[in-house]
Amino acid sequence: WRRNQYWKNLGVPHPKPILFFGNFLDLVLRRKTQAEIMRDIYNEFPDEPVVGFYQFLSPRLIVRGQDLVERVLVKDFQHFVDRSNFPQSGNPLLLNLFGLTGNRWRAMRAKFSPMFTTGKLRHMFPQVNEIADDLVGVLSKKTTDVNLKEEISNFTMDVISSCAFGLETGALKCGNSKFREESKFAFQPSFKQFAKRMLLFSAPKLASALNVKFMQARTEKYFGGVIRSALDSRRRSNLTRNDFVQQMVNLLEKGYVEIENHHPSDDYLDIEGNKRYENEKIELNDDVMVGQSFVFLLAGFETTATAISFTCLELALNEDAQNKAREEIKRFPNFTYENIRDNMPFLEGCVKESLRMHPPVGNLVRLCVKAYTFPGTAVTIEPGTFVNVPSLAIHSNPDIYPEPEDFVPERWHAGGPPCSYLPFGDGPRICIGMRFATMEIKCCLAKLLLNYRIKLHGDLELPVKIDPYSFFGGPVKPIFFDLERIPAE
Ligand code: HEM
Repeated sequence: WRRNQYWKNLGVPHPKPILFFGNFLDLVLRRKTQAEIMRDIYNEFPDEPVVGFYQFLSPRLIVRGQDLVERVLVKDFQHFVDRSNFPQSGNPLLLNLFGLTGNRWRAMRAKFSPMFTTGKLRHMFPQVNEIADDLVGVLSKKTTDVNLKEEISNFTMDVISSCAFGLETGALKCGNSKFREESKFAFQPSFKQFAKRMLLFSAPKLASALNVKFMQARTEKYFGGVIRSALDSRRRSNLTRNDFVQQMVNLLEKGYVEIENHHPSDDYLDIEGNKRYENEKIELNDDVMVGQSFVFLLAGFETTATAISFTCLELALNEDAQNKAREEIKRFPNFTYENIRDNMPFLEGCVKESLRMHPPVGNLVRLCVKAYTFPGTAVTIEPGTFVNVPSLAIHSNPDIYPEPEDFVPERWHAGGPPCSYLPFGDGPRICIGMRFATMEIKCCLAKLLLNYRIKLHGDLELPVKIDPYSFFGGPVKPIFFDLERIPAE
């Protein structure tokens, strides 16, 4: 009970918590997603720059003021470098970009960023394009009552495994490959999975003491084995490819990633005499690489499939926008990476608009690592306090996006205020795969629109209800479509 007094004692406005559940009862009862809970709290306190809440027993903050959002994500990033405090010793799988902290994260991010340069993406584009053709072919066999998300998940699985790991999983062509079956198992929205995730994110130390893992042993074993054998076979062959496996093999040959020495902007690491990151090296071994790859797989496959599926839904509901996007794509028969990236602003607007309305990750998290007073407020937080940036709430704020529930691809011609569009986060910890995902999404949609008119099959209750137990904003009920073949001109 004393924990539920935390914000009251600090004089920070907050909604009334319930014993043990804090403000998360609706999540446990599968009534609201975490992003929806954040949105509702955001709307309940329209005049407050910051609002407290309780994630079960853990007191956390929501940043409401747009200037403060920019401070947390970008301008005062050095106070908010981390996003988790999972204990990182003992399990190399946890040494991944998503969970790494401080200078260890910086060093690893610098090593992996070159995998996502324009040159690398251009090189990967033909592979993505070919797999998009496979998707069009698979869909031609069944055009009514199609669960598009299923097929698109096979597409994104083939893309990430081929581009990142040089693996042919055959998810699309074989329908139910082992790879796909294991990924379905990994992402099934069950209560057990959900409860484990909540424990990990709400009480990481307790979760670690109880040996609770983010992924089930079966998932770690299967994907760990696949990634290890991809590394092995690349090392044995003389083949050099421009993919993640190659980058990892090269790093492994060196054997470590050095962590930069003290830098003034990292002073926070030295508070309380904490010198632990100085002159340190992260020893690299296959386990560490499996951890990185695992995150690329997890972060890269379901999110992208959700994003493409929701854009299909919006285009089915907005026929004019669908026609307009198709006409724009038709103007570029030369299907190149550059054309997809630069020359289809309306298609880009459709994707951005869909990600605004249906962000697969509707809530960003940062961990305060150095005491911080929010400018313009009397609120000071101590290291160890979690801060949430409620992206779904910001995306649906009518002051930022007039008529936020409307799908308006044209609104993107004008841009928007800083840090108001956050499907990929923002600042130095922005999604590393953003441009890869955007290329993949646009390529897939362009191919679908050139070949099919996308329509909804039957009635659909709107707005679509998102499953609070799903990893990345998936709908409770599958959405079915009819695809009307467009004859080649
Ligand atoms: C539509 C698809 C995707 C969405 C919506 C998405 C969204 C996000 C978001 C919201 C974050 C947190 C950003 C922040 O805290 O500011 C993130 C981080 C991350 N994403 Fe993505 N992502 C997508 C695709 C991908 C892909 C394809 C990959 C890899 C190939 C990837 C790898 C990562 C990694 C490694 C991080 C952690 C980055 C770090 O902390 O340095 N994501 N993503």
